Amino acid sequence: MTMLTAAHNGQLDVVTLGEAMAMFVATQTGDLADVETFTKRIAGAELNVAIGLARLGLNVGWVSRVGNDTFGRFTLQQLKKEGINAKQVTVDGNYPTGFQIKSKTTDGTDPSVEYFRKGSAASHLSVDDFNREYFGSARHLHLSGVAAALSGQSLALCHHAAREMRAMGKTISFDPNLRPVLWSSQQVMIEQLNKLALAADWVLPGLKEGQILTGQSTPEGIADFYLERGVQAVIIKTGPDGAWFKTAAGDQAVVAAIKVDNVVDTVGAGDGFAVGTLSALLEGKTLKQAVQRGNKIGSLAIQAIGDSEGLPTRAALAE
Ligand SMILES: O=C(O)C(=O)C[C@H](O)[C@H](O)CO
Repeated sequence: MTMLTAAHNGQLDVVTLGEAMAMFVATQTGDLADVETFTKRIAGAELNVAIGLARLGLNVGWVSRVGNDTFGRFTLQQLKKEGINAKQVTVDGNYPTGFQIKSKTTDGTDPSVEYFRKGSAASHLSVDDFNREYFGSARHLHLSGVAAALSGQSLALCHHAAREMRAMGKTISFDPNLRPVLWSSQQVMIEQLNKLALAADWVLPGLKEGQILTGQSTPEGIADFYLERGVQAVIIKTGPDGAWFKTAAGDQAVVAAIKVDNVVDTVGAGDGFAVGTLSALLEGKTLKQAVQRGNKIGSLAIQAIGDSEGLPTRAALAE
């Protein structure tokens, strides 16, 4: 089994980059305009993955910019609490930390989310935030389509990081995490995200995302689109059914989901899935075992209101 960096000796297991937002989750159902009370949490797809991996004991670096404001301080506190390496998080004096508000649902449907993130500190991430020594100290780079969607310069950082990490022989995972409202057009989103996906070893789209990105309708068609262009494994999340994967060697399997009776909030399921799958792959587990862990952590993520609070510690996962 490949050992993870338990000793935190300056080496990272995983590095990722993205935006943190303060998140206000409605405590009542209905139109957000009518809601009077909210619970404060932290959000951000790549940060959720960083939190989940850190809880499992991996040494994780998260690269970002936050504003010199309350939400920026909140983010830094969360990073400290979770034991995430924040050496490459810059406090930007010019731009604010973003935030979002999220509705409450009780029927298992997706809540609605409203962003206040335009022009945020994190949207000013750029190639200048790529510290070669820092990134190079990690074994693995995890990217998602959210950081890519923040701005042209954040997108350039994602491409640069992928190119450089690949040249350094590191493994790369990519979760498309489509956020159409953040892109100038669907065509640009598809082009750019496919370019990032093709720089990765492991690609983890949801079924609908894969259909949009590849124009293929079936999981196999989506997987083949990426595998024929050099990706090593494509793992497709099929919602309540679980996931399906195919590798470049042609291995494929369906991995059934874990049934959840009490869905509290569906947001964060994909990040939980990425945490399980990536942590297991980096420990040297088989892809099937990794996807089983992905399903398990995805199912835990949807049983809490926050996007990361359902993510388990190593001990909780073992239970
Ligand atoms: O929605 C976004 O853009 C976020 O990054 C916030 C959330 O935490 C994310 O949706 C969960 O994947």
